[in-house]
Amino acid sequence: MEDKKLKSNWFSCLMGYAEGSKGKLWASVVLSVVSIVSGIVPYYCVYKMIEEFIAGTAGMKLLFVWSLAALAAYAVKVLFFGLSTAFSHNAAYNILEQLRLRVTDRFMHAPLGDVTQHSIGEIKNVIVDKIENIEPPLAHMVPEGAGHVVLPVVSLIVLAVIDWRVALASLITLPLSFICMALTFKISGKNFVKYNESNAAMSSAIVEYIEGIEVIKAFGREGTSYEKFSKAITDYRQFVIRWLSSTWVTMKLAFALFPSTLLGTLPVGLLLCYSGAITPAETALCVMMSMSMVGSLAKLEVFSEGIREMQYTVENLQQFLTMPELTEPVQAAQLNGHDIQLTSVHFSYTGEQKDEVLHGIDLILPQGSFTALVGPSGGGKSTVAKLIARFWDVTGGKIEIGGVDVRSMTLKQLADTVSFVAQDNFLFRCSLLENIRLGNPEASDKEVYAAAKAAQCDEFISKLENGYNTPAGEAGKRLSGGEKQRITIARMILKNAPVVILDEATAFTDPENENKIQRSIAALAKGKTLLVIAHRLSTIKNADNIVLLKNGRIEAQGKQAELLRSSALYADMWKAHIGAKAWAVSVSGKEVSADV
Ligand SMILES: Nc1ncnc2c1ncn2[C@@H]1O[C@H](COP(=O)(O)OP(=O)(O)OP(=O)(O)O)[C@@H](O)[C@H]1O
Repeated sequence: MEDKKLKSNWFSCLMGYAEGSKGKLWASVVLSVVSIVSGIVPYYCVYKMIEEFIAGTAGMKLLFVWSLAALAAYAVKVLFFGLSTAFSHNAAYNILEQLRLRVTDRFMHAPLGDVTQHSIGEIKNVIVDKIENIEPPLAHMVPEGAGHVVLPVVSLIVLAVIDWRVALASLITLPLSFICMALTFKISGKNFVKYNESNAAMSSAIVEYIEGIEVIKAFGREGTSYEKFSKAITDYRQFVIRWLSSTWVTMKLAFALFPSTLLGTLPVGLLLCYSGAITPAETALCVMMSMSMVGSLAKLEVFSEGIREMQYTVENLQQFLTMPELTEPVQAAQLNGHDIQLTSVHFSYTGEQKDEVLHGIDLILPQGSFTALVGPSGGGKSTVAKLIARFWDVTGGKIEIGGVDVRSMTLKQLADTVSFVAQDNFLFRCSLLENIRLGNPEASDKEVYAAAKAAQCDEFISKLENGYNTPAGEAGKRLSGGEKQRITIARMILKNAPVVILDEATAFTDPENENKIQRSIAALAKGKTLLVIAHRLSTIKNADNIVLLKNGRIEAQGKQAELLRSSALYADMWKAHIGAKAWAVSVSGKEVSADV
Protein backbone atom coordinates (compact mmCIF):
# COMPACT_ATOMS: atom_id res chain seq x y z
CA MET A 1 0.00 0.00 0.00
CA GLU A 2 2.73 2.43 1.08
CA ASP A 3 4.83 1.27 -1.86
CA LYS A 4 1.95 2.07 -4.22
CA LYS A 5 1.59 5.51 -2.73
CA LEU A 6 5.27 6.20 -3.18
CA LYS A 7 5.20 4.94 -6.76
CA SER A 8 2.46 7.30 -7.77
CA ASN A 9 4.37 10.08 -6.13
CA TRP A 10 7.93 9.52 -7.16
CA PHE A 11 8.71 13.23 -7.36
CA SER A 12 7.40 14.01 -3.88
CA CYS A 13 9.30 10.96 -2.66
CA LEU A 14 12.46 12.49 -4.14
CA MET A 15 11.66 15.89 -2.70
CA GLY A 16 11.20 14.20 0.67
CA TYR A 17 15.00 13.90 0.66
CA ALA A 18 15.45 17.62 -0.14
CA GLU A 19 15.15 18.50 3.55
CA GLY A 20 17.41 21.52 4.16
CA SER A 21 17.86 22.11 0.41
CA LYS A 22 14.39 23.28 -0.57
CA GLY A 23 15.36 26.97 -0.16
CA LYS A 24 18.32 26.47 -2.50
CA LEU A 25 16.13 24.71 -5.05
CA TRP A 26 13.62 27.56 -5.01
CA ALA A 27 16.39 30.15 -5.28
CA SER A 28 17.82 28.29 -8.29
CA VAL A 29 14.37 28.23 -9.95
CA VAL A 30 13.83 31.98 -9.47
CA LEU A 31 17.38 32.83 -10.65
CA SER A 32 16.96 30.58 -13.69
CA VAL A 33 13.64 32.16 -14.69
CA VAL A 34 15.17 35.65 -14.40
CA SER A 35 18.20 34.50 -16.40
CA ILE A 36 16.18 32.95 -19.20
CA VAL A 37 13.69 35.81 -19.46
CA SER A 38 16.63 38.28 -19.52
CA GLY A 39 17.74 36.40 -22.62
CA ILE A 40 14.72 37.87 -24.48
CA VAL A 41 15.65 41.47 -23.71
CA PRO A 42 18.48 41.71 -26.31
CA TYR A 43 15.97 40.68 -29.00
CA TYR A 44 13.70 43.53 -27.97
CA CYS A 45 16.66 45.92 -28.06
CA VAL A 46 17.54 44.81 -31.61
CA TYR A 47 13.88 45.27 -32.60
CA LYS A 48 13.91 48.81 -31.23
CA MET A 49 17.12 49.56 -33.11
CA ILE A 50 15.66 48.26 -36.41
CA GLU A 51 12.48 50.24 -35.79
CA GLU A 52 14.41 53.49 -35.12
CA PHE A 53 16.61 52.77 -38.10
CA ILE A 54 13.66 52.28 -40.49
CA ALA A 55 11.92 55.35 -39.07
CA GLY A 56 15.16 57.29 -39.70
CA THR A 57 15.35 58.40 -36.06
CA ALA A 58 18.30 56.22 -35.07
CA GLY A 59 21.13 58.43 -33.77
CA MET A 60 24.45 57.09 -32.45
CA LYS A 61 23.45 57.88 -28.87
CA LEU A 62 20.18 55.93 -29.15
CA LEU A 63 21.88 52.94 -30.78
CA PHE A 64 24.50 53.02 -28.00
CA VAL A 65 21.84 53.03 -25.26
CA TRP A 66 19.97 50.06 -26.80
CA SER A 67 23.25 48.16 -27.30
CA LEU A 68 24.19 48.81 -23.68
CA ALA A 69 20.75 47.63 -22.53
CA ALA A 70 21.16 44.45 -24.59
CA LEU A 71 24.61 43.87 -23.10
CA ALA A 72 23.38 44.45 -19.55
CA ALA A 73 20.50 42.00 -20.05
CA TYR A 74 22.92 39.43 -21.43
CA ALA A 75 25.21 39.94 -18.43
CA VAL A 76 22.24 39.37 -16.09
CA LYS A 77 21.38 36.20 -18.04
CA VAL A 78 24.91 34.78 -17.66
CA LEU A 79 25.36 35.80 -14.01
CA PHE A 80 21.94 34.57 -12.86
CA PHE A 81 22.36 31.32 -14.76
CA GLY A 82 25.71 30.72 -13.02
CA LEU A 83 24.19 31.42 -9.60
CA SER A 84 21.18 29.23 -10.39
CA THR A 85 23.30 26.20 -11.32
CA ALA A 86 25.51 26.72 -8.24
CA PHE A 87 22.43 26.53 -6.00
CA SER A 88 20.84 23.67 -7.91
CA HIS A 89 24.01 21.52 -7.90
CA ASN A 90 24.43 22.09 -4.20
CA ALA A 91 20.81 21.06 -3.58
CA ALA A 92 21.05 18.06 -5.94
CA TYR A 93 24.16 16.64 -4.22
CA ASN A 94 22.47 17.10 -0.84
CA ILE A 95 19.52 15.03 -2.08
CA LEU A 96 21.89 12.37 -3.47
CA GLU A 97 23.66 12.22 -0.10
CA GLN A 98 20.35 11.83 1.75
CA LEU A 99 19.23 9.07 -0.61
CA ARG A 100 22.49 7.14 -0.23
CA LEU A 101 22.44 7.48 3.56
CA ARG A 102 18.80 6.39 3.68
CA VAL A 103 19.43 3.27 1.59
CA THR A 104 22.48 2.26 3.63
CA ASP A 105 20.56 2.96 6.84
CA ARG A 106 17.77 0.66 5.60
CA PHE A 107 20.36 -2.07 5.02
CA MET A 108 21.52 -1.70 8.63
CA HIS A 109 18.00 -2.08 9.99
CA ALA A 110 16.66 -4.68 7.54
CA PRO A 111 16.91 -8.42 8.24
CA LEU A 112 20.19 -9.72 6.81
CA GLY A 113 18.35 -12.05 4.46
CA ASP A 114 16.56 -9.15 2.76
CA VAL A 115 19.90 -7.44 2.15
CA THR A 116 21.77 -10.49 0.93
CA GLN A 117 19.07 -11.44 -1.58
CA HIS A 118 20.43 -8.53 -3.66
CA SER A 119 23.81 -9.10 -5.27
CA ILE A 120 26.71 -6.77 -4.43
CA GLY A 121 26.73 -5.64 -8.07
CA GLU A 122 23.06 -4.70 -7.93
CA ILE A 123 23.48 -2.81 -4.66
CA LYS A 124 26.55 -0.96 -5.94
CA ASN A 125 24.74 -0.16 -9.18
CA VAL A 126 21.85 1.39 -7.27
CA ILE A 127 23.75 3.22 -4.52
CA VAL A 128 26.55 4.55 -6.72
CA ASP A 129 25.52 4.72 -10.38
CA LYS A 130 21.75 4.99 -10.36
CA ILE A 131 21.65 7.64 -7.66
CA GLU A 132 24.40 9.56 -9.47
CA ASN A 133 22.31 9.47 -12.66
CA ILE A 134 19.64 11.50 -10.88
CA GLU A 135 22.01 14.43 -10.46
CA PRO A 136 22.14 15.89 -14.00
CA PRO A 137 18.37 16.02 -14.51
CA LEU A 138 17.79 17.16 -10.93
CA ALA A 139 20.42 19.91 -10.99
CA HIS A 140 19.41 21.17 -14.44
CA MET A 141 15.84 20.12 -14.98
CA VAL A 142 14.22 21.69 -11.93
CA PRO A 143 15.66 25.21 -12.20
CA GLU A 144 16.27 25.42 -15.93
CA GLY A 145 13.10 23.55 -16.79
CA ALA A 146 11.03 26.24 -15.08
CA GLY A 147 12.84 28.95 -17.05
CA HIS A 148 12.51 27.07 -20.31
CA VAL A 149 8.75 26.78 -19.76
CA VAL A 150 8.44 30.49 -18.96
CA LEU A 151 10.46 31.64 -22.00
CA PRO A 152 8.28 30.13 -24.75
CA VAL A 153 5.19 31.37 -22.90
CA VAL A 154 6.58 34.94 -22.77
CA SER A 155 7.70 34.70 -26.42
CA LEU A 156 4.25 33.49 -27.41
CA ILE A 157 2.62 36.39 -25.56
CA VAL A 158 4.95 38.84 -27.36
CA LEU A 159 4.02 37.23 -30.71
CA ALA A 160 0.33 37.41 -29.85
CA VAL A 161 0.66 41.08 -28.92
CA ILE A 162 2.23 41.72 -32.36
CA ASP A 163 -0.37 39.63 -34.22
CA TRP A 164 -2.34 36.59 -33.00
CA ARG A 165 -1.98 34.90 -36.41
CA VAL A 166 1.80 34.82 -36.22
CA ALA A 167 1.58 33.45 -32.65
CA LEU A 168 -0.65 30.64 -33.85
CA ALA A 169 1.63 29.95 -36.82
CA SER A 170 4.60 29.42 -34.46
CA LEU A 171 2.77 26.42 -32.96
CA ILE A 172 2.04 24.73 -36.28
CA THR A 173 4.48 21.80 -35.82
CA LEU A 174 3.58 21.09 -32.19
CA PRO A 175 0.76 18.53 -32.68
CA LEU A 176 2.88 16.37 -35.00
CA SER A 177 5.87 16.54 -32.70
CA PHE A 178 3.71 15.59 -29.67
CA ILE A 179 2.50 12.52 -31.54
CA CYS A 180 6.08 11.49 -32.33
CA MET A 181 7.12 12.11 -28.74
CA ALA A 182 4.23 10.10 -27.33
CA LEU A 183 5.17 7.23 -29.63
CA THR A 184 8.81 7.42 -28.50
CA PHE A 185 7.81 7.31 -24.83
CA LYS A 186 5.47 4.42 -25.44
CA ILE A 187 8.08 2.33 -27.21
CA SER A 188 11.00 3.17 -24.93
CA GLY A 189 8.98 3.17 -21.68
CA LYS A 190 8.15 -0.50 -22.13
CA ASN A 191 11.84 -1.29 -22.23
CA PHE A 192 13.01 0.86 -19.37
CA VAL A 193 12.41 -1.85 -16.77
CA LYS A 194 14.28 -4.35 -18.97
CA TYR A 195 17.08 -1.82 -19.36
CA ASN A 196 17.41 -1.59 -15.57
CA GLU A 197 17.42 -5.38 -15.27
CA SER A 198 20.01 -5.76 -17.99
CA ASN A 199 22.17 -3.07 -16.41
CA ALA A 200 21.88 -4.70 -12.96
CA ALA A 201 22.69 -8.13 -14.43
CA MET A 202 25.83 -6.72 -16.04
CA SER A 203 26.92 -5.03 -12.79
CA SER A 204 26.36 -8.25 -10.81
CA ALA A 205 28.31 -10.30 -13.34
CA ILE A 206 31.22 -7.84 -13.26
CA VAL A 207 31.40 -7.77 -9.45
CA GLU A 208 31.11 -11.58 -9.28
CA TYR A 209 33.83 -11.91 -11.89
CA ILE A 210 36.23 -9.61 -10.05
CA GLU A 211 35.49 -11.19 -6.66
CA GLY A 212 35.97 -14.67 -8.03
CA ILE A 213 38.98 -13.84 -10.18
CA GLU A 214 41.20 -16.28 -8.23
CA VAL A 215 38.88 -19.19 -8.91
CA ILE A 216 38.33 -18.13 -12.52
CA LYS A 217 42.08 -17.95 -13.12
CA ALA A 218 42.46 -21.41 -11.64
CA PHE A 219 39.81 -22.87 -13.92
CA GLY A 220 40.60 -20.83 -17.02
CA ARG A 221 38.51 -18.47 -19.12
CA GLU A 222 36.29 -21.32 -20.25
CA GLY A 223 34.65 -21.39 -16.79
CA THR A 224 30.99 -20.53 -16.56
CA SER A 225 31.73 -17.37 -14.59
CA TYR A 226 33.65 -15.88 -17.50
CA GLU A 227 30.90 -16.91 -19.90
CA LYS A 228 28.31 -15.33 -17.65
CA PHE A 229 30.39 -12.18 -17.47
CA SER A 230 30.92 -11.82 -21.22
CA LYS A 231 27.31 -12.82 -21.94
CA ALA A 232 25.97 -10.11 -19.61
CA ILE A 233 28.08 -7.49 -21.40
CA THR A 234 27.04 -8.71 -24.86
CA ASP A 235 23.38 -8.91 -23.82
CA TYR A 236 23.53 -5.37 -22.52
CA ARG A 237 25.07 -4.06 -25.76
CA GLN A 238 22.54 -5.90 -27.91
CA PHE A 239 19.64 -4.77 -25.78
CA VAL A 240 20.66 -1.08 -25.74
CA ILE A 241 21.29 -1.00 -29.52
CA ARG A 242 17.94 -2.67 -30.19
CA TRP A 243 16.21 -0.31 -27.81
CA LEU A 244 17.75 2.83 -29.29
CA SER A 245 17.03 1.66 -32.85
CA SER A 246 13.37 1.05 -31.99
CA THR A 247 12.87 4.72 -31.03
CA TRP A 248 15.36 6.34 -33.39
CA VAL A 249 12.91 7.50 -36.11
CA THR A 250 10.13 8.83 -33.88
CA MET A 251 12.58 10.44 -31.48
CA LYS A 252 14.53 12.24 -34.22
CA LEU A 253 11.27 13.42 -35.83
CA ALA A 254 10.02 14.74 -32.50
CA PHE A 255 13.36 16.48 -31.87
CA ALA A 256 13.29 18.02 -35.35
CA LEU A 257 9.64 19.13 -35.36
CA PHE A 258 9.17 20.38 -31.81
CA PRO A 259 11.44 23.43 -32.00
CA SER A 260 10.64 24.25 -35.68
CA THR A 261 8.69 27.37 -34.79
CA LEU A 262 10.14 29.30 -37.73
CA LEU A 263 8.41 26.93 -40.14
CA GLY A 264 5.15 28.76 -39.47
CA THR A 265 6.35 32.12 -38.17
CA LEU A 266 8.51 33.10 -41.13
CA PRO A 267 6.02 32.67 -44.03
CA VAL A 268 3.04 33.99 -42.02
CA GLY A 269 5.14 36.92 -40.68
CA LEU A 270 6.32 37.84 -44.19
CA LEU A 271 2.77 37.62 -45.57
CA LEU A 272 1.44 39.84 -42.80
CA CYS A 273 4.29 42.29 -43.35
CA TYR A 274 3.60 42.29 -47.10
CA SER A 275 -0.07 43.02 -46.47
CA GLY A 276 0.87 45.83 -44.10
CA ALA A 277 -0.64 44.18 -40.99
CA ILE A 278 2.72 44.33 -39.17
CA THR A 279 5.82 46.48 -39.67
CA PRO A 280 9.17 45.10 -40.96
CA ALA A 281 10.67 45.68 -37.49
CA GLU A 282 7.84 43.66 -35.94
CA THR A 283 8.47 40.92 -38.52
CA ALA A 284 12.11 40.85 -37.46
CA LEU A 285 11.03 40.65 -33.79
CA CYS A 286 8.67 37.77 -34.65
CA VAL A 287 11.57 35.87 -36.25
CA MET A 288 13.81 36.54 -33.25
CA MET A 289 11.11 35.52 -30.76
CA SER A 290 10.53 32.29 -32.67
CA MET A 291 14.22 31.58 -32.67
CA SER A 292 14.46 32.30 -28.93
CA MET A 293 11.85 29.59 -28.36
CA VAL A 294 13.85 27.01 -30.30
CA GLY A 295 16.56 26.51 -27.64
CA SER A 296 14.05 26.28 -24.80
CA LEU A 297 11.76 23.82 -26.57
CA ALA A 298 14.73 21.65 -27.51
CA LYS A 299 15.90 21.71 -23.87
CA LEU A 300 12.41 20.77 -22.66
CA GLU A 301 12.55 17.74 -24.92
CA VAL A 302 15.88 16.64 -23.50
CA PHE A 303 14.59 17.25 -19.97
CA SER A 304 11.54 15.10 -20.60
CA GLU A 305 13.92 12.19 -21.23
CA GLY A 306 15.79 13.06 -18.01
CA ILE A 307 12.54 13.21 -16.04
CA ARG A 308 11.57 9.75 -17.19
CA GLU A 309 14.97 8.36 -16.30
CA MET A 310 14.75 10.00 -12.91
CA GLN A 311 11.26 8.57 -12.40
CA TYR A 312 12.40 5.03 -13.20
CA THR A 313 15.45 5.39 -10.98
CA VAL A 314 13.43 6.65 -8.01
CA GLU A 315 10.87 3.86 -8.51
CA ASN A 316 13.72 1.37 -8.66
CA LEU A 317 15.22 2.86 -5.51
CA GLN A 318 11.95 2.54 -3.66
CA GLN A 319 12.40 -1.21 -3.28
CA PHE A 320 15.42 -0.36 -1.10
CA LEU A 321 13.93 2.73 0.54
CA THR A 322 10.86 0.75 1.62
CA MET A 323 12.67 -2.42 2.72
CA PRO A 324 11.02 -3.80 5.86
CA GLU A 325 13.02 -2.94 8.95
CA LEU A 326 13.49 -5.02 12.07
CA THR A 327 11.20 -3.54 14.68
CA GLU A 328 12.88 -2.14 17.76
CA PRO A 329 11.76 -0.30 20.88
CA VAL A 330 12.70 3.32 21.44
CA GLN A 331 14.45 2.62 24.72
CA ALA A 332 16.99 0.00 25.71
CA ALA A 333 15.54 -2.78 27.88
CA GLN A 334 16.70 -3.65 31.38
CA LEU A 335 18.49 -7.02 31.16
CA ASN A 336 18.53 -9.38 34.08
CA GLY A 337 22.00 -10.90 33.57
CA HIS A 338 23.17 -12.52 30.36
CA ASP A 339 21.59 -15.96 30.25
CA ILE A 340 20.37 -16.89 26.80
CA GLN A 341 17.18 -18.88 26.42
CA LEU A 342 15.67 -20.28 23.23
CA THR A 343 12.06 -21.37 23.62
CA SER A 344 10.46 -23.48 20.91
CA VAL A 345 12.35 -21.67 18.15
CA HIS A 346 11.20 -22.33 14.60
CA PHE A 347 12.78 -20.70 11.60
CA SER A 348 12.44 -20.62 7.84
CA TYR A 349 14.61 -18.42 5.63
CA THR A 350 11.76 -17.88 3.19
CA GLY A 351 9.12 -17.47 5.88
CA GLU A 352 7.29 -20.51 4.47
CA GLN A 353 6.73 -23.53 6.64
CA LYS A 354 7.76 -25.99 3.95
CA ASP A 355 11.27 -24.43 4.01
CA GLU A 356 11.62 -24.55 7.80
CA VAL A 357 15.21 -25.31 8.87
CA LEU A 358 14.76 -25.18 12.67
CA HIS A 359 11.90 -27.18 14.14
CA GLY A 360 11.38 -26.19 17.78
CA ILE A 361 14.70 -25.56 19.50
CA ASP A 362 14.67 -25.31 23.31
CA LEU A 363 18.02 -24.40 24.77
CA ILE A 364 19.44 -22.57 27.79
CA LEU A 365 22.92 -21.01 27.85
CA PRO A 366 23.54 -19.91 31.46
CA GLN A 367 25.46 -16.69 32.01
CA GLY A 368 29.22 -17.25 31.93
CA SER A 369 28.90 -20.77 30.52
CA PHE A 370 30.57 -22.29 27.47
CA THR A 371 28.15 -23.95 25.03
CA ALA A 372 29.18 -25.66 21.82
CA LEU A 373 26.98 -26.38 18.82
CA VAL A 374 28.09 -29.42 16.85
CA GLY A 375 26.54 -31.66 14.26
CA PRO A 376 26.45 -32.58 10.61
CA SER A 377 26.70 -29.91 7.93
CA GLY A 378 23.39 -28.13 7.25
CA GLY A 379 21.99 -29.12 10.67
CA GLY A 380 21.26 -25.49 11.61
CA LYS A 381 24.23 -24.48 13.81
CA SER A 382 24.95 -21.15 12.07
CA THR A 383 21.25 -20.40 11.84
CA VAL A 384 20.81 -20.72 15.61
CA ALA A 385 23.82 -18.48 16.22
CA LYS A 386 22.64 -15.83 13.75
CA LEU A 387 19.15 -15.80 15.22
CA ILE A 388 20.60 -15.00 18.67
CA ALA A 389 22.41 -12.02 17.10
CA ARG A 390 19.05 -11.20 15.37
CA PHE A 391 20.37 -11.22 11.82
CA TRP A 392 16.89 -12.58 11.20
CA ASP A 393 13.76 -12.79 13.35
CA VAL A 394 12.52 -16.21 14.43
CA THR A 395 9.39 -17.38 12.63
CA GLY A 396 8.11 -19.10 15.77
CA GLY A 397 9.02 -19.15 19.47
CA LYS A 398 11.38 -16.64 21.10
CA ILE A 399 14.97 -15.94 22.04
CA GLU A 400 15.72 -14.09 25.25
CA ILE A 401 18.88 -12.58 26.68
CA GLY A 402 18.76 -11.76 30.38
CA GLY A 403 15.03 -12.53 30.33
CA VAL A 404 14.30 -10.01 27.54
CA ASP A 405 13.18 -11.02 24.05
CA VAL A 406 15.87 -9.92 21.59
CA ARG A 407 13.09 -8.19 19.61
CA SER A 408 12.44 -5.99 22.66
CA MET A 409 16.05 -4.79 22.77
CA THR A 410 17.22 -1.84 20.66
CA LEU A 411 19.49 -2.91 17.79
CA LYS A 412 22.34 -0.94 19.37
CA GLN A 413 21.80 -2.62 22.75
CA LEU A 414 21.85 -6.03 21.08
CA ALA A 415 24.98 -5.16 19.11
CA ASP A 416 26.64 -3.97 22.34
CA THR A 417 25.58 -7.16 24.15
CA VAL A 418 26.61 -9.74 21.54
CA SER A 419 29.97 -10.14 19.82
CA PHE A 420 29.67 -12.27 16.70
CA VAL A 421 32.90 -13.65 15.21
CA ALA A 422 32.10 -15.07 11.80
CA GLN A 423 34.18 -17.56 9.78
CA ASP A 424 34.89 -15.16 6.96
CA ASN A 425 36.71 -12.53 8.92
CA PHE A 426 36.31 -9.21 7.25
CA LEU A 427 39.08 -6.64 7.51
CA PHE A 428 38.25 -3.06 6.55
CA ARG A 429 40.42 -0.88 4.32
CA CYS A 430 42.36 0.78 7.12
CA SER A 431 45.41 -0.10 9.21
CA LEU A 432 45.45 -3.23 11.38
CA LEU A 433 45.49 -0.93 14.41
CA GLU A 434 42.28 0.75 13.29
CA ASN A 435 40.76 -2.60 12.32
CA ILE A 436 41.19 -3.81 15.88
CA ARG A 437 40.09 -0.46 17.34
CA LEU A 438 36.73 -0.85 15.55
CA GLY A 439 35.76 -3.01 18.55
CA ASN A 440 35.91 0.11 20.73
CA PRO A 441 36.60 3.41 18.96
CA GLU A 442 37.40 5.01 22.33
CA ALA A 443 40.26 2.57 23.05
CA SER A 444 43.79 3.97 23.36
CA ASP A 445 46.68 2.54 21.31
CA LYS A 446 47.88 0.82 24.48
CA GLU A 447 44.55 -0.95 24.92
CA VAL A 448 44.60 -2.02 21.26
CA TYR A 449 48.08 -3.53 21.70
CA ALA A 450 46.94 -5.34 24.85
CA ALA A 451 43.93 -6.83 23.03
CA ALA A 452 46.16 -7.87 20.12
CA LYS A 453 48.53 -9.55 22.55
CA ALA A 454 45.71 -11.41 24.27
CA ALA A 455 44.44 -12.56 20.85
CA GLN A 456 47.93 -13.86 19.93
CA CYS A 457 48.30 -11.28 17.11
CA ASP A 458 51.19 -9.28 18.47
CA GLU A 459 53.89 -11.64 17.25
CA PHE A 460 52.90 -11.77 13.58
CA ILE A 461 51.90 -8.09 13.39
CA SER A 462 55.31 -7.07 14.78
CA LYS A 463 56.97 -8.99 11.98
CA LEU A 464 55.23 -6.84 9.34
CA GLU A 465 57.39 -3.98 8.05
CA ASN A 466 54.91 -1.31 9.17
CA GLY A 467 53.63 -3.30 12.14
CA TYR A 468 50.23 -2.17 13.38
CA ASN A 469 50.12 0.57 10.74
CA THR A 470 50.13 -1.92 7.87
CA PRO A 471 47.02 -1.34 5.73
CA ALA A 472 44.68 -4.30 6.07
CA GLY A 473 44.40 -4.65 2.30
CA GLU A 474 48.14 -5.01 1.90
CA ALA A 475 48.48 -7.20 5.00
CA GLY A 476 45.37 -9.16 4.06
CA LYS A 477 47.16 -10.71 1.14
CA ARG A 478 49.93 -11.93 3.43
CA LEU A 479 47.91 -12.98 6.46
CA SER A 480 46.72 -16.52 6.90
CA GLY A 481 43.05 -17.24 7.58
CA GLY A 482 43.91 -18.05 11.19
CA GLU A 483 45.76 -14.74 11.61
CA LYS A 484 42.80 -12.83 10.21
CA GLN A 485 40.50 -14.61 12.64
CA ARG A 486 42.77 -13.67 15.54
CA ILE A 487 42.59 -10.00 14.47
CA THR A 488 38.81 -10.25 14.56
CA ILE A 489 39.05 -11.85 18.00
CA ALA A 490 41.28 -8.97 19.17
CA ARG A 491 38.57 -6.58 17.93
CA MET A 492 35.99 -8.47 20.00
CA ILE A 493 38.23 -8.53 23.09
CA LEU A 494 38.29 -4.75 22.85
CA LYS A 495 34.52 -4.65 22.41
CA ASN A 496 34.15 -6.63 25.63
CA ALA A 497 30.50 -7.67 25.08
CA PRO A 498 29.01 -10.03 27.69
CA VAL A 499 27.87 -12.59 25.08
CA VAL A 500 30.33 -14.05 22.57
CA ILE A 501 29.27 -16.13 19.58
CA LEU A 502 32.03 -17.65 17.55
CA ASP A 503 31.70 -19.50 14.26
CA GLU A 504 34.87 -21.51 14.42
CA ALA A 505 36.84 -21.40 11.19
CA THR A 506 37.14 -24.79 9.50
CA ALA A 507 40.14 -24.13 7.35
CA PHE A 508 43.03 -23.55 9.73
CA THR A 509 43.69 -26.89 11.28
CA ASP A 510 47.43 -26.92 11.75
CA PRO A 511 48.15 -27.55 15.42
CA GLU A 512 50.18 -24.39 16.01
CA ASN A 513 47.50 -22.12 14.61
CA GLU A 514 44.80 -24.00 16.45
CA ASN A 515 46.66 -23.62 19.69
CA LYS A 516 46.93 -19.87 19.21
CA ILE A 517 43.29 -19.53 18.26
CA GLN A 518 42.36 -21.50 21.37
CA ARG A 519 44.36 -19.17 23.58
CA SER A 520 42.84 -16.10 21.90
CA ILE A 521 39.33 -17.51 22.34
CA ALA A 522 40.05 -18.21 25.99
CA ALA A 523 41.06 -14.54 26.43
CA LEU A 524 37.93 -13.38 24.63
CA ALA A 525 35.53 -15.65 26.49
CA LYS A 526 36.73 -15.01 30.04
CA GLY A 527 33.61 -14.49 32.17
CA LYS A 528 31.34 -14.31 29.11
CA THR A 529 28.38 -16.37 27.93
CA LEU A 530 30.16 -18.19 25.12
CA LEU A 531 28.60 -20.06 22.20
CA VAL A 532 30.93 -21.78 19.75
CA ILE A 533 29.89 -23.38 16.47
CA ALA A 534 32.48 -26.10 16.48
CA HIS A 535 33.88 -27.95 13.52
CA ARG A 536 36.82 -29.48 15.41
CA LEU A 537 35.56 -31.34 18.42
CA SER A 538 38.86 -31.18 20.29
CA THR A 539 38.42 -27.41 20.67
CA ILE A 540 35.17 -27.79 22.60
CA LYS A 541 35.73 -30.99 24.51
CA ASN A 542 35.76 -29.02 27.79
CA ALA A 543 32.54 -27.13 27.04
CA ASP A 544 29.92 -26.94 29.81
CA ASN A 545 27.31 -28.12 27.34
CA ILE A 546 27.76 -29.66 23.91
CA VAL A 547 24.59 -29.45 21.80
CA LEU A 548 24.26 -31.89 18.91
CA LEU A 549 22.07 -30.42 16.15
CA LYS A 550 20.81 -32.55 13.31
CA ASN A 551 18.25 -31.58 10.68
CA GLY A 552 17.14 -28.56 12.65
CA ARG A 553 16.51 -30.46 15.89
CA ILE A 554 18.52 -31.01 19.06
CA GLU A 555 19.56 -34.65 18.92
CA ALA A 556 21.44 -34.75 22.21
CA GLN A 557 23.21 -32.46 24.67
CA GLY A 558 25.51 -32.71 27.64
CA LYS A 559 29.18 -32.79 28.55
CA GLN A 560 31.65 -34.62 26.31
CA ALA A 561 31.86 -37.73 28.48
CA GLU A 562 28.07 -38.02 28.70
CA LEU A 563 27.61 -37.58 24.97
CA LEU A 564 30.22 -40.16 24.13
CA ARG A 565 28.12 -42.61 26.12
CA SER A 566 24.63 -41.51 25.12
CA SER A 567 24.91 -40.45 21.47
CA ALA A 568 26.12 -42.84 18.78
CA LEU A 569 26.27 -39.95 16.31
CA TYR A 570 28.52 -37.90 18.61
CA ALA A 571 30.72 -40.91 19.33
CA ASP A 572 31.13 -41.48 15.58
CA MET A 573 31.93 -37.79 15.00
CA TRP A 574 34.51 -37.92 17.78
CA LYS A 575 36.17 -41.01 16.34
CA ALA A 576 36.28 -39.44 12.89
CA HIS A 577 37.75 -36.28 14.39
CA ILE A 578 40.47 -38.14 16.28
CA GLY A 579 41.41 -39.93 13.08
CA ALA A 580 41.59 -36.69 11.10
CA LYS A 581 43.52 -34.95 13.80
CA ALA A 582 46.07 -37.73 14.12
CA TRP A 583 46.52 -37.60 10.37
CA ALA A 584 46.97 -33.79 10.40
CA VAL A 585 49.53 -33.99 13.19
CA SER A 586 51.47 -36.80 11.52
CA VAL A 587 51.56 -34.83 8.25
CA SER A 588 52.98 -31.83 10.10
CA GLY A 589 55.79 -34.14 11.27
CA LYS A 590 55.04 -34.11 14.97
CA GLU A 591 54.24 -36.97 17.25
CA VAL A 592 50.62 -37.89 17.66
CA SER A 593 49.48 -37.06 21.14
CA ALA A 594 47.05 -39.33 22.85
CA ASP A 595 45.26 -36.37 24.38
CA VAL A 596 43.50 -34.82 21.46
N1 LIG B 1 20.74 -17.58 3.75
C1 LIG B 1 20.10 -18.75 3.61
N2 LIG B 1 18.99 -18.84 2.84
C2 LIG B 1 18.32 -20.00 2.71
N3 LIG B 1 18.68 -21.14 3.31
C3 LIG B 1 19.78 -21.13 4.09
C4 LIG B 1 20.55 -19.94 4.28
N4 LIG B 1 21.57 -20.23 5.10
C5 LIG B 1 21.45 -21.54 5.41
N5 LIG B 1 20.38 -22.08 4.82
C6 LIG B 1 19.89 -23.48 4.94
O1 LIG B 1 19.57 -23.69 6.30
C7 LIG B 1 19.97 -24.98 6.71
C8 LIG B 1 20.86 -24.87 7.94
O2 LIG B 1 22.04 -24.22 7.54
P1 LIG B 1 23.17 -23.79 8.56
O3 LIG B 1 24.17 -22.97 7.83
O4 LIG B 1 22.54 -23.17 9.75
O5 LIG B 1 23.80 -25.20 8.93
P2 LIG B 1 25.16 -25.51 9.69
O6 LIG B 1 24.84 -26.62 10.65
O7 LIG B 1 25.74 -24.29 10.28
O8 LIG B 1 26.03 -26.03 8.47
P3 LIG B 1 27.64 -25.99 8.27
O9 LIG B 1 28.25 -26.82 9.34
O10 LIG B 1 27.84 -26.60 6.94
O11 LIG B 1 28.03 -24.56 8.34
C9 LIG B 1 20.65 -25.61 5.51
O12 LIG B 1 19.71 -26.45 4.89
C10 LIG B 1 20.99 -24.46 4.61
O13 LIG B 1 20.95 -24.83 3.27
